[in-house]
Amino acid sequence: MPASASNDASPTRSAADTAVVLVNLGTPDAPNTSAVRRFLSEFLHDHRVVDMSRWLWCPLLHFAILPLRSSKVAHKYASVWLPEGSPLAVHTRRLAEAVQRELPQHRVLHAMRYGKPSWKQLLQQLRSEGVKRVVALPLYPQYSTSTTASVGDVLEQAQGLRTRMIGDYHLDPEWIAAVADSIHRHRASHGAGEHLLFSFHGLPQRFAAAGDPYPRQCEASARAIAQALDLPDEAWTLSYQSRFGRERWLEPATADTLIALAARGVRKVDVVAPGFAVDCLETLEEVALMLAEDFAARGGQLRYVPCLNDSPAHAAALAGVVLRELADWQ
Ligand SMILES: C=CC1=C(C)c2cc3[nH]c(cc4nc(cc5[nH]c(cc1n2)c(C)c5CCC(=O)O)C(CCC(=O)O)=C4C)c(C)c3C=C
Ligand SMILES: [Fe+2]
Ligand SMILES: [Fe+2]
Repeated sequence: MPASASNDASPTRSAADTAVVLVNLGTPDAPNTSAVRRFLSEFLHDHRVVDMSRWLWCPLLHFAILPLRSSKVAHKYASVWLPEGSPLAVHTRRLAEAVQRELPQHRVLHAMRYGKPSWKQLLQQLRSEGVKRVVALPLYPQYSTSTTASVGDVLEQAQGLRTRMIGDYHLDPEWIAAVADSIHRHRASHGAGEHLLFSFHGLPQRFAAAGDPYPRQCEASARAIAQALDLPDEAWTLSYQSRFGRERWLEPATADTLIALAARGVRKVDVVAPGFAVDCLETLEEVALMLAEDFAARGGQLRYVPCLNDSPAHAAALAGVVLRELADWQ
């Protein structure tokens, strides 16, 4: 199936020579072992994600990680799978449709860096359709070499297209306001927790030491959102989740932070994940199911604040980010 066949956002083509593409990480096609293995294999072969020598990494990946991890992770996907598919795929498609409604003068599509609809194939297809310019918006509010730069690698290889990539939007005022407002509304309907935890996807510490701006941007996003909510410093904490492998990742870990909060007697914690544009395995299974269960076992209540997903405020914020990039490009 060509990549764009999965793109339902119906474009108004008055600016047919320009395409706007929201690019997310990717996700398996099905919650079963073979589909998860295919996805993990493509993802974990990317040098941007795992930068070890291939002589060391490939045997480890093929003979240990893929055989052992795929079925375990397939069960996790099954626990959050939606009737229409993987949450990340469903929410990304709907978000692209919502941004298309905000930008009727442009053609808005979505693609995945790994899996389908393929980012690489979409670029080839756009060129064959006569598109001249592509603006890529990686759906990572904070820049990281492990995620954003990998989207850029594919874009740089695209021949015969003029391209731009929006590197990050971690302090975009409309995006900050949208996240703050979603927390505010969640607290208004569920009652405010005693503490707000900002949980971001983690990264090996080595990446940060080599200059990856990701942790600084996570800190800046969390601080700006807390400020928008008028929260004093002691009312919120930033932590990192989804550790993979044995090396040291960014700290504190979300799981350890929740244990420490429970030990301090905090009973109601709101958790928000502003590093994820849309809900996915890492937010729905790891945070809203598993960490919530662990926290409940310690006598507490974890209330997960959903990602912005395809909310109108999210679509408007992202459309604004794209329009500013296009205005700069005339
Ligand atoms: C070395 C491994 C990994 C790095 C580095 C990494 C960085 C990173 N990832 C995201 C966002 C997402 N990651 C997701 C899943 C996921 N991530 C890793 C590993 C690394 N991530 C794995 C192995 C997986 C698959 C699940 C698993 O096996 O545990 C997802 C969700 C995908 C989905 O289908 O729902 C997202 C989103 C960021 C933002 C990031 C660096 C900052
Ligand atoms: Fe390999
Ligand atoms: Fe990840």
